[in-house]
Amino acid sequence: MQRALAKAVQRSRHDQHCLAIAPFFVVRSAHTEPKRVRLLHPALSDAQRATIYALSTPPGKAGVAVVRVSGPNAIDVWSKLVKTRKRQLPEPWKMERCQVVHPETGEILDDGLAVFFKAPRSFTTEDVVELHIHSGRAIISSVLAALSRLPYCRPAEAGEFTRRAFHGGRLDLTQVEGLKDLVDAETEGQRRLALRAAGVGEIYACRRVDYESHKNIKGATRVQFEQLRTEIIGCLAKLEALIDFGEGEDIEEGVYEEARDRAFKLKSTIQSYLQDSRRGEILRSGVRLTIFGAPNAGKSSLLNFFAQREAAIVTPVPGTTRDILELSLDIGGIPVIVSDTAGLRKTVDPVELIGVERARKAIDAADIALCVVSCEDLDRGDGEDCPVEFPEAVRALIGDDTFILFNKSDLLTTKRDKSNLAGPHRWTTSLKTGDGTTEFLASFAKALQKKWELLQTSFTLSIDIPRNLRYALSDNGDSGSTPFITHARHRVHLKSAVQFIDGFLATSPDDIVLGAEELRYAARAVGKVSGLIDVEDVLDALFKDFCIGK
Ligand SMILES: Nc1nc2c(ncn2[C@@H]2O[C@H](COP(=O)(O)OP(=O)(O)OP(=O)(O)O)[C@@H](O)[C@H]2O)c(=O)[nH]1
Repeated sequence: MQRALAKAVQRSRHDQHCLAIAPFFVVRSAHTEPKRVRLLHPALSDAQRATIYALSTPPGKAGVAVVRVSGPNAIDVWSKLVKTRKRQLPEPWKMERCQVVHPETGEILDDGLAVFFKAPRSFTTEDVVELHIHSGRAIISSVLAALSRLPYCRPAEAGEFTRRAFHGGRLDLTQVEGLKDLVDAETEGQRRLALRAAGVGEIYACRRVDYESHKNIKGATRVQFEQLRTEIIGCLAKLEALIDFGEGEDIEEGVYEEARDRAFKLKSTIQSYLQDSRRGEILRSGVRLTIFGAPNAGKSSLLNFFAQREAAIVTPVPGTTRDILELSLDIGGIPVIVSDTAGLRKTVDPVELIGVERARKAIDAADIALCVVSCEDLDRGDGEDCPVEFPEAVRALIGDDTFILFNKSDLLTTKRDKSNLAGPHRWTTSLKTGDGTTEFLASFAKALQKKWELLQTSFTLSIDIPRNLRYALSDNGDSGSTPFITHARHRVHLKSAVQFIDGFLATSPDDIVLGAEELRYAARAVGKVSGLIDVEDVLDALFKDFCIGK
């Protein structure tokens, strides 16, 4: 048994090792001959790979601009463009005072600093040259124009440096996402979350840290998912041992049951990760606020009020908003994605029907649903104590946690005065006259802040995290107080991992080969989060959001 298990573990480790260090390796099958499945990221030879360059800092007047060059000819770029007092060739990883010159005319373009990162200890894992020059439009264009004169150089595409870092195995997908989130971070919480995913010191670690010890600084998210995958592969190893040596060999009892037991625990762990109320995604991208209500209630007016500009069309015609309009705003210092939706009403108009359907979905997906009710549409009971009757179209969608804004208070008549409408998370305004808007904004922002702080501080994962996964969460000193899932993509893959583990749990012990296959798919699903396998489809979508020079 020991021998069988050791061999199976070795094989599984081999699978894992291949997948972990080089995305282009082969996934071995447990019960067939090892075969090359496909090359996921065919490696390019130096001759095929161009040397790319780009301005890596924002264009315009500033103290310093950084032009980055990466590729097999970076060293040649140095010898053609960089003139130092000491020597022709650079000392790697050392900043040197230099003149940047035109490769053909020798004209001095600027005076600055340059540094050479020798492959593979660079961000892209290729030879990299960084030119730190003065930031001015003319200087930058002259240096970029000089680089364009070199036949092996071409301008980089958006995110191409990071793409090369990914292909070179420097970063996995969770780290690429983390890096993008880090650049986009607007709040302290977002910055911390992104830094954790990207890996502390990841971006420039290559300057100081040995390439081999790179694993010490890899992103915490990556570590978490790798650990999860290792756990699944551990189960798989047990099944493989049974497949290969079960018959005719003296294999101890209970191996299958043990694998089932571990798979069951893993399933509950992943499920508990999934039941996180999207906190990681909310922290990363902001609170999703959906404004809904009957037509003409003042929803678009509210969106414009939040945005402080005419972002949405406002007219007296009911049904003006037909589709969802989404804006990213800062409300009281909190990042919020606000959606204005089509007015809810019974309709036969096919376009309006689609709008209403989308509005319902946006309400379901919202972290906060804010219903705008026109005071005109309220039932006009005469008694002071008359309960508020919401318009029929929205009644079913108002829950205990729905925020309500009674708008058009200027049209309020007699008995049903503002105090009659007051309550927690209920406000009364006239977006037309401005009456009540200051109080509403202050109180609404407070409610938002409360929700946000709750997210930031209450992220102690009360779920049962296995001990070996816990260490991964504590390496930044935040001992498990940070979300596990930060992108919707992670959620999709984890959900399918649960389905595959379920598939394994549903197979009978006689169908062990089938069960192993299910577990292998589960491991692959988790592997997709880090981008170790089958990720071509997500790459383009991800890298196109990067800026040129990153
Ligand atoms: N009297 C009054 N009119 C308002 C107020 N707020 C908005 N309105 C008017 O009500 C009309 C409808 O406003 P919108 O903001 O377009 O309402 P909506 O809920 O987005 O409407 P739909 O697009 O039909 O769903 C416009 O003519 C606004 O000027 C208010 O507080 N008082």
